[in-house]
Amino acid sequence: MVAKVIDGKEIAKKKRQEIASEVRALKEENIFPGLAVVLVGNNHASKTYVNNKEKACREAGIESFLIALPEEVSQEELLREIAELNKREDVHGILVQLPLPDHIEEKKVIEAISPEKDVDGFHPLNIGRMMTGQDSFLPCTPYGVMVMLEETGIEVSGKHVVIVGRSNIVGKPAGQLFLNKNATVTYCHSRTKDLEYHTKQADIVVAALGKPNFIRSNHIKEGATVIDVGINRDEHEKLCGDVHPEVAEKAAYLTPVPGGVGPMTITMLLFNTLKAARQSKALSKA
Ligand SMILES: NC(=O)C1=CN([C@@H]2O[C@H](COP(=O)(O)OP(=O)(O)OC[C@H]3O[C@@H](n4cnc5c(N)ncnc54)[C@H](OP(=O)(O)O)[C@@H]3O)[C@@H](O)[C@H]2O)C=CC1
Ligand SMILES: Nc1nc(=O)c2c([nH]1)NC[C@@H]1CN(c3ccc(C(=O)N[C@@H](CCC(=O)O)C(=O)O)cc3)C=[N+]21
Repeated sequence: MVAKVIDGKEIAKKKRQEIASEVRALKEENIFPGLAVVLVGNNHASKTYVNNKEKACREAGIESFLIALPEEVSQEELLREIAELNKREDVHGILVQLPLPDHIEEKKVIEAISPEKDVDGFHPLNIGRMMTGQDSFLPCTPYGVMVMLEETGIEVSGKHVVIVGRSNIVGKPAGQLFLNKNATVTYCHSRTKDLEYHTKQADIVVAALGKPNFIRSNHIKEGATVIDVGINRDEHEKLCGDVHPEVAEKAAYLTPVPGGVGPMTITMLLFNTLKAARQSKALSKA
Protein backbone atom coordinates (compact mmCIF):
# COMPACT_ATOMS: atom_id res chain seq x y z
CA MET A 1 0.00 0.00 0.00
CA VAL A 2 1.18 3.54 -0.69
CA ALA A 3 -0.10 6.04 1.83
CA LYS A 4 -2.26 8.97 0.98
CA VAL A 5 -0.57 12.07 2.34
CA ILE A 6 -2.83 14.23 4.50
CA ASP A 7 -2.13 17.78 3.42
CA GLY A 8 -2.12 19.73 6.69
CA LYS A 9 -1.15 22.93 4.95
CA GLU A 10 -4.17 22.78 2.67
CA ILE A 11 -6.61 21.98 5.48
CA ALA A 12 -5.03 24.75 7.56
CA LYS A 13 -5.49 27.20 4.69
CA LYS A 14 -9.17 26.41 4.38
CA LYS A 15 -9.76 26.68 8.13
CA ARG A 16 -7.80 29.94 8.34
CA GLN A 17 -10.01 31.48 5.65
CA GLU A 18 -13.09 30.58 7.69
CA ILE A 19 -11.48 32.06 10.80
CA ALA A 20 -10.51 35.24 8.94
CA SER A 21 -14.08 35.74 7.80
CA GLU A 22 -15.40 35.27 11.35
CA VAL A 23 -12.78 37.71 12.62
CA ARG A 24 -14.08 40.28 10.11
CA ALA A 25 -17.63 39.74 11.37
CA LEU A 26 -16.52 40.22 14.98
CA LYS A 27 -14.77 43.46 14.05
CA GLU A 28 -18.09 44.73 12.71
CA GLU A 29 -19.24 44.45 16.31
CA ASN A 30 -16.20 46.43 17.44
CA ILE A 31 -14.34 43.48 18.91
CA PHE A 32 -10.77 43.25 17.65
CA PRO A 33 -9.35 39.83 18.57
CA GLY A 34 -5.85 40.03 20.06
CA LEU A 35 -3.23 37.42 20.98
CA ALA A 36 -0.28 38.07 23.30
CA VAL A 37 2.74 35.80 22.84
CA VAL A 38 5.27 35.77 25.66
CA LEU A 39 8.74 34.68 24.65
CA VAL A 40 11.45 34.22 27.27
CA GLY A 41 15.05 34.10 26.05
CA ASN A 42 16.61 33.62 22.68
CA ASN A 43 15.89 30.01 21.70
CA HIS A 44 16.15 29.86 17.91
CA ALA A 45 13.36 27.32 17.33
CA SER A 46 11.01 29.19 19.68
CA LYS A 47 11.64 32.37 17.72
CA THR A 48 10.76 30.64 14.45
CA TYR A 49 7.46 29.37 15.89
CA VAL A 50 6.64 32.76 17.35
CA ASN A 51 7.27 34.39 13.97
CA ASN A 52 5.00 31.84 12.30
CA LYS A 53 2.28 32.60 14.85
CA GLU A 54 2.56 36.36 14.32
CA LYS A 55 2.35 35.98 10.55
CA ALA A 56 -0.69 33.70 10.82
CA CYS A 57 -2.41 36.20 13.14
CA ARG A 58 -1.76 39.03 10.71
CA GLU A 59 -3.23 37.04 7.82
CA ALA A 60 -6.34 36.20 9.85
CA GLY A 61 -6.83 39.82 10.94
CA ILE A 62 -5.95 39.03 14.56
CA GLU A 63 -3.82 41.58 16.41
CA SER A 64 -0.66 40.07 17.89
CA PHE A 65 1.46 41.47 20.70
CA LEU A 66 4.92 40.07 21.32
CA ILE A 67 6.26 40.31 24.85
CA ALA A 68 9.94 39.38 24.60
CA LEU A 69 11.69 38.96 27.94
CA PRO A 70 15.37 38.24 28.61
CA GLU A 71 16.49 34.70 29.52
CA GLU A 72 17.37 35.91 33.05
CA VAL A 73 13.91 37.35 33.79
CA SER A 74 12.76 36.34 37.28
CA GLN A 75 9.68 34.20 37.78
CA GLU A 76 8.15 37.06 39.73
CA GLU A 77 8.60 39.48 36.88
CA LEU A 78 7.12 37.01 34.40
CA LEU A 79 4.10 36.48 36.66
CA ARG A 80 3.67 40.26 36.86
CA GLU A 81 3.66 40.49 33.05
CA ILE A 82 1.00 37.79 32.86
CA ALA A 83 -1.13 39.58 35.46
CA GLU A 84 -0.95 42.70 33.26
CA LEU A 85 -2.02 40.75 30.18
CA ASN A 86 -4.88 39.17 32.13
CA LYS A 87 -6.22 42.69 32.72
CA ARG A 88 -5.81 44.08 29.20
CA GLU A 89 -9.05 44.36 27.24
CA ASP A 90 -7.29 44.27 23.88
CA VAL A 91 -5.71 40.89 24.72
CA HIS A 92 -8.11 37.94 24.41
CA GLY A 93 -5.55 35.14 24.25
CA ILE A 94 -2.25 34.63 26.09
CA LEU A 95 0.39 32.13 25.03
CA VAL A 96 3.63 31.63 26.93
CA GLN A 97 6.04 29.87 24.62
CA LEU A 98 7.40 26.66 26.15
CA PRO A 99 9.88 25.42 27.25
CA LEU A 100 10.81 28.07 29.83
CA PRO A 101 14.31 28.43 31.35
CA ASP A 102 15.04 26.07 34.28
CA HIS A 103 14.76 28.73 37.00
CA ILE A 104 11.07 29.27 36.17
CA GLU A 105 8.35 26.85 37.28
CA GLU A 106 6.22 26.13 34.25
CA LYS A 107 3.20 25.02 36.31
CA LYS A 108 3.09 28.31 38.24
CA VAL A 109 3.25 30.31 35.03
CA ILE A 110 0.49 28.31 33.34
CA GLU A 111 -1.76 28.64 36.38
CA ALA A 112 -1.24 32.40 36.39
CA ILE A 113 -2.89 32.74 32.97
CA SER A 114 -6.55 33.59 33.24
CA PRO A 115 -8.45 30.45 32.10
CA GLU A 116 -10.62 32.66 29.84
CA LYS A 117 -7.46 33.72 27.96
CA ASP A 118 -5.68 30.34 28.00
CA VAL A 119 -5.73 29.74 24.24
CA ASP A 120 -3.11 26.95 24.56
CA GLY A 121 -5.58 25.02 26.73
CA PHE A 122 -2.85 24.21 29.26
CA HIS A 123 -4.48 25.64 32.41
CA PRO A 124 -5.67 22.91 34.83
CA LEU A 125 -9.22 24.28 34.65
CA ASN A 126 -9.32 23.85 30.87
CA ILE A 127 -7.69 20.42 31.13
CA GLY A 128 -10.28 19.37 33.71
CA ARG A 129 -13.08 20.63 31.51
CA MET A 130 -11.66 18.75 28.54
CA MET A 131 -11.47 15.55 30.61
CA THR A 132 -15.08 15.85 31.73
CA GLY A 133 -16.29 16.69 28.23
CA GLN A 134 -17.26 20.31 28.97
CA ASP A 135 -16.66 23.23 26.67
CA SER A 136 -13.04 24.46 27.00
CA PHE A 137 -10.03 25.64 25.08
CA LEU A 138 -8.57 22.48 23.58
CA PRO A 139 -4.76 22.16 23.33
CA CYS A 140 -3.88 23.26 19.81
CA THR A 141 -1.73 20.36 18.58
CA PRO A 142 -4.10 17.51 19.58
CA TYR A 143 -7.07 19.60 18.46
CA GLY A 144 -5.38 20.13 15.09
CA VAL A 145 -4.89 16.37 14.75
CA MET A 146 -8.62 15.75 15.35
CA VAL A 147 -9.62 18.38 12.78
CA MET A 148 -7.24 16.88 10.20
CA LEU A 149 -8.80 13.43 10.62
CA GLU A 150 -12.30 14.84 10.46
CA GLU A 151 -11.54 16.83 7.30
CA THR A 152 -10.02 13.72 5.70
CA GLY A 153 -13.08 11.65 6.58
CA ILE A 154 -11.21 9.21 8.83
CA GLU A 155 -13.55 7.66 11.39
CA VAL A 156 -12.30 7.66 14.98
CA SER A 157 -15.17 6.04 16.89
CA GLY A 158 -14.38 2.44 17.85
CA LYS A 159 -10.84 2.64 16.48
CA HIS A 160 -7.79 1.57 18.43
CA VAL A 161 -5.53 4.59 18.76
CA VAL A 162 -1.98 4.19 20.07
CA ILE A 163 -0.27 7.37 21.23
CA VAL A 164 3.51 7.33 21.52
CA GLY A 165 4.41 10.05 24.03
CA ARG A 166 2.69 11.32 27.18
CA SER A 167 3.70 14.96 27.49
CA ASN A 168 1.21 17.43 28.94
CA ILE A 169 1.12 19.43 25.72
CA VAL A 170 0.74 16.65 23.13
CA GLY A 171 0.49 12.99 24.13
CA LYS A 172 -1.82 13.14 27.15
CA PRO A 173 -4.39 15.57 25.75
CA ALA A 174 -4.33 13.79 22.37
CA GLY A 175 -5.37 10.55 24.07
CA GLN A 176 -8.16 12.34 25.91
CA LEU A 177 -9.58 13.90 22.72
CA PHE A 178 -9.59 10.50 21.02
CA LEU A 179 -11.33 8.98 24.03
CA ASN A 180 -13.93 11.76 23.91
CA LYS A 181 -14.60 10.66 20.30
CA ASN A 182 -15.13 7.05 21.43
CA ALA A 183 -11.78 5.58 20.39
CA THR A 184 -9.99 2.92 22.44
CA VAL A 185 -6.75 4.52 23.55
CA THR A 186 -3.35 3.10 24.49
CA TYR A 187 -0.54 5.35 25.73
CA CYS A 188 3.09 4.36 25.16
CA HIS A 189 6.15 6.12 26.58
CA SER A 190 9.83 5.61 27.33
CA ARG A 191 9.13 2.86 29.90
CA THR A 192 6.83 0.91 27.58
CA LYS A 193 8.05 -2.63 27.05
CA ASP A 194 7.83 -3.79 23.44
CA LEU A 195 6.60 -0.60 21.78
CA GLU A 196 6.31 -2.40 18.45
CA TYR A 197 3.80 -4.90 19.90
CA HIS A 198 1.48 -2.03 20.86
CA THR A 199 1.83 0.21 17.82
CA LYS A 200 1.34 -2.77 15.49
CA GLN A 201 -2.20 -3.22 16.84
CA ALA A 202 -3.19 0.35 16.13
CA ASP A 203 -5.67 1.54 13.54
CA ILE A 204 -4.29 5.04 14.21
CA VAL A 205 -0.78 5.76 15.52
CA VAL A 206 0.07 9.21 16.88
CA ALA A 207 3.84 9.64 17.03
CA ALA A 208 4.79 12.37 19.51
CA LEU A 209 8.05 11.22 21.04
CA GLY A 210 10.48 13.74 19.60
CA LYS A 211 12.97 11.26 18.06
CA PRO A 212 13.87 11.76 14.37
CA ASN A 213 12.51 9.02 12.05
CA PHE A 214 12.02 6.66 15.01
CA ILE A 215 8.79 4.93 13.98
CA ARG A 216 9.56 2.40 11.21
CA SER A 217 7.53 0.00 9.06
CA ASN A 218 7.89 -2.76 11.64
CA HIS A 219 5.91 -0.64 14.12
CA ILE A 220 2.91 -0.25 11.84
CA LYS A 221 0.00 -2.44 10.78
CA GLU A 222 -0.70 -2.53 7.04
CA GLY A 223 -3.32 0.10 6.19
CA ALA A 224 -3.06 2.07 9.45
CA THR A 225 -3.33 5.85 9.72
CA VAL A 226 -0.11 7.46 10.98
CA ILE A 227 -0.05 10.95 12.46
CA ASP A 228 3.45 12.38 12.76
CA VAL A 229 3.59 15.14 15.37
CA GLY A 230 7.38 15.25 15.65
CA ILE A 231 9.38 18.30 14.62
CA ASN A 232 13.05 17.35 14.66
CA ARG A 233 16.32 17.93 12.84
CA ASP A 234 17.97 14.89 11.28
CA GLU A 235 21.76 14.35 11.10
CA HIS A 236 21.95 16.81 8.16
CA GLU A 237 19.98 19.43 10.13
CA LYS A 238 17.01 18.85 7.85
CA LEU A 239 13.51 19.18 9.35
CA CYS A 240 11.96 15.74 9.91
CA GLY A 241 9.25 14.00 11.90
CA ASP A 242 9.17 11.08 14.33
CA VAL A 243 8.08 8.73 11.54
CA HIS A 244 10.52 7.27 9.02
CA PRO A 245 9.61 7.91 5.33
CA GLU A 246 9.51 4.12 4.68
CA VAL A 247 6.19 4.01 6.60
CA ALA A 248 4.55 5.57 3.53
CA GLU A 249 4.81 2.12 1.87
CA LYS A 250 2.69 0.49 4.54
CA ALA A 251 0.24 3.04 5.95
CA ALA A 252 -3.05 4.04 4.35
CA TYR A 253 -2.74 7.66 5.48
CA LEU A 254 0.28 9.61 6.66
CA THR A 255 0.85 13.22 7.71
CA PRO A 256 4.00 14.87 6.32
CA VAL A 257 6.62 16.95 8.17
CA PRO A 258 6.72 19.80 7.41
CA GLY A 259 3.23 20.62 6.16
CA GLY A 260 1.25 18.29 8.42
CA VAL A 261 0.36 18.79 12.07
CA GLY A 262 2.47 21.98 12.48
CA PRO A 263 0.29 24.29 10.37
CA MET A 264 -2.82 22.83 12.05
CA THR A 265 -1.43 23.70 15.51
CA ILE A 266 -1.19 27.36 14.55
CA THR A 267 -4.64 27.25 12.96
CA MET A 268 -6.24 26.00 16.16
CA LEU A 269 -4.42 28.73 18.08
CA LEU A 270 -6.14 31.28 15.82
CA PHE A 271 -9.43 29.48 16.33
CA ASN A 272 -9.05 29.55 20.14
CA THR A 273 -8.18 33.25 20.05
CA LEU A 274 -11.30 33.97 18.02
CA LYS A 275 -13.33 31.91 20.51
CA ALA A 276 -11.82 33.82 23.45
CA ALA A 277 -12.64 37.15 21.82
CA ARG A 278 -16.22 36.05 21.17
CA GLN A 279 -16.64 34.88 24.75
CA SER A 280 -15.23 38.17 26.07
CA LYS A 281 -18.18 39.87 24.39
CA ALA A 282 -20.60 37.51 26.12
CA LEU A 283 -18.84 38.17 29.43
CA SER A 284 -18.88 41.95 29.10
CA LYS A 285 -22.62 41.87 28.40
CA ALA A 286 -23.35 39.73 31.44
N1 LIG B 1 3.69 19.80 15.23
C1 LIG B 1 3.47 20.53 16.30
O1 LIG B 1 2.68 21.41 16.28
C2 LIG B 1 4.19 20.23 17.55
C3 LIG B 1 5.24 19.36 17.51
N2 LIG B 1 5.90 19.01 18.64
C4 LIG B 1 6.95 17.99 18.49
O2 LIG B 1 6.44 16.75 18.94
C5 LIG B 1 7.44 15.98 19.56
C6 LIG B 1 7.03 15.65 20.97
O3 LIG B 1 6.90 16.85 21.71
P1 LIG B 1 6.60 16.86 23.28
O4 LIG B 1 5.41 16.05 23.55
O5 LIG B 1 6.67 18.26 23.71
O6 LIG B 1 7.92 16.07 23.78
P2 LIG B 1 8.42 15.60 25.21
O7 LIG B 1 9.89 15.43 25.08
O8 LIG B 1 7.86 16.46 26.28
O9 LIG B 1 7.77 14.15 25.37
C7 LIG B 1 8.20 13.05 24.65
C8 LIG B 1 7.41 11.84 25.08
O10 LIG B 1 7.83 10.72 24.30
C9 LIG B 1 8.19 9.65 25.15
N3 LIG B 1 9.32 8.94 24.55
C10 LIG B 1 10.59 9.39 24.37
N4 LIG B 1 11.36 8.44 23.81
C11 LIG B 1 10.56 7.36 23.63
C12 LIG B 1 10.78 6.06 23.10
N5 LIG B 1 11.96 5.68 22.64
N6 LIG B 1 9.73 5.20 23.07
C13 LIG B 1 8.52 5.57 23.52
N7 LIG B 1 8.26 6.80 24.04
C14 LIG B 1 9.27 7.67 24.10
C15 LIG B 1 8.55 10.27 26.50
O11 LIG B 1 8.35 9.31 27.51
P3 LIG B 1 8.53 9.64 29.10
O12 LIG B 1 7.30 10.41 29.49
O13 LIG B 1 8.60 8.30 29.74
O14 LIG B 1 9.78 10.44 29.21
C16 LIG B 1 7.60 11.45 26.55
O15 LIG B 1 6.37 11.07 27.10
C17 LIG B 1 8.71 16.82 19.43
O16 LIG B 1 9.38 16.43 18.26
C18 LIG B 1 8.19 18.23 19.31
O17 LIG B 1 9.08 19.09 18.64
C19 LIG B 1 5.52 19.49 19.86
C20 LIG B 1 4.49 20.39 19.95
C21 LIG B 1 3.76 20.84 18.80
N1 LIG C 1 2.97 27.47 24.72
C1 LIG C 1 3.30 26.75 23.65
N2 LIG C 1 2.35 26.40 22.75
C2 LIG C 1 2.67 25.67 21.64
O1 LIG C 1 1.79 25.35 20.82
C3 LIG C 1 4.04 25.29 21.44
C4 LIG C 1 4.99 25.69 22.40
N3 LIG C 1 4.59 26.40 23.48
N4 LIG C 1 6.29 25.35 22.25
C5 LIG C 1 6.77 24.67 21.08
C6 LIG C 1 5.73 23.80 20.43
C7 LIG C 1 6.00 23.50 18.98
N5 LIG C 1 4.93 24.09 18.24
C8 LIG C 1 4.87 24.17 16.85
C9 LIG C 1 4.00 25.02 16.19
C10 LIG C 1 4.01 25.14 14.81
C11 LIG C 1 4.89 24.42 14.05
C12 LIG C 1 4.90 24.62 12.57
O2 LIG C 1 4.32 25.56 12.04
N6 LIG C 1 5.57 23.78 11.78
C13 LIG C 1 5.66 23.93 10.35
C14 LIG C 1 7.00 24.49 9.89
C15 LIG C 1 8.13 24.29 10.85
C16 LIG C 1 9.47 24.95 10.45
O3 LIG C 1 9.63 25.38 9.28
O4 LIG C 1 10.34 25.00 11.33
C17 LIG C 1 5.39 22.58 9.70
O5 LIG C 1 5.43 21.55 10.41
O6 LIG C 1 5.10 22.55 8.50
C18 LIG C 1 5.74 23.55 14.68
C19 LIG C 1 5.72 23.42 16.06
C20 LIG C 1 4.08 24.71 19.08
N7 LIG C 1 4.45 24.57 20.34
